[in-house]
Amino acid sequence: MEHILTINNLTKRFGPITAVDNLSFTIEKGNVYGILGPNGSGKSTTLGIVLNVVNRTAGEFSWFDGAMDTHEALKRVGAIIERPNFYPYMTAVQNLELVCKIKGVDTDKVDEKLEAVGLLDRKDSKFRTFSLGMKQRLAIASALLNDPEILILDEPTNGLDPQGIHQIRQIIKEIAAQGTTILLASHLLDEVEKVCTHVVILRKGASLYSGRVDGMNASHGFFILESNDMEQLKATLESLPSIDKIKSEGEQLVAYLNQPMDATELNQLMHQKGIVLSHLVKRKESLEEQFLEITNNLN
Ligand SMILES: Nc1ncnc2c1ncn2[C@@H]1O[C@H](COP(=O)(O)OP(=O)(O)OP(=O)(O)O)[C@@H](O)[C@H]1O
Repeated sequence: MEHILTINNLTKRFGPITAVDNLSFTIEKGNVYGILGPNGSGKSTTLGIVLNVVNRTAGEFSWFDGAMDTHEALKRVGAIIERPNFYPYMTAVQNLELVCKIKGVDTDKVDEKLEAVGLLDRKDSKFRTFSLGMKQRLAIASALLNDPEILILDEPTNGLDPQGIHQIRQIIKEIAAQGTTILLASHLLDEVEKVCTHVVILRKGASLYSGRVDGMNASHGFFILESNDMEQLKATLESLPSIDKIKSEGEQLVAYLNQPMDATELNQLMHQKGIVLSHLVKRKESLEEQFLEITNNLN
């Protein structure tokens, strides 16, 4: 497996604030990675470090299995980490041609990249006439001009209307489908769920979950239970190896599973132990509930 980026025990402190806290993860070729976390959780700082615009306090990162130094490696990376400065009175094509000159790449890819972001028919329009969504799409085209192996985007849909958001997400998926690895930072679970294959969830700079997006949803669910004898019910649940943890919620108990079990099976088991259930419901957390659970747990 080819590693595009490996981060080991990365830490960044700004005075008393630990923005990135002993963070480790690996980016493999061909996947779409999301760094997901609330505002201030260290997403932008992490991207800044690997793009050499923020100095790290401790830890390491290496691009392309350490095959080249960071300066060389970054020539194979396309990144948008802040709103790019295009010239308002120049057209889309003129702006991208200028970027080519600055980056030292051929201008023959300009039309192809405008096409990739759906702006070819607006190539001769001045930048100042573009909507926010079009400006963001032009930024993506600009980041693609050097045919990067990985495209890095910080909050790519921030401030856009629903249609603009949809267009950007579609474009990201199309770029990924052509084999470009993607790393994006987002505070939107929904965005990561829709666009990414892998996720690193950050809270206060530390990773709470790192793995496949569908792996986040691997929970086996939970039961909501009530009985005339809640003490006995609790004790019995505690003795079951398939129950992970139990919470009291008002009059009811919530029992989380660590392996598959359906409500009939649990009902039979309880019946055998002489417990009569007056309420039994099985539920599975939505991804959103699981995300909130993961990010709130360490409060
Ligand atoms: N230059 C800086 N000086 C001091 N503190 C900083 C600096 N840059 C970031 N921080 C702090 O580091 C923490 C992480 O910030 P960062 O911008 O990386 O988070 P984020 O997850 O990208 O959030 P947001 O989406 O709001 O940008 C925050 O507490 C922030 O205030």
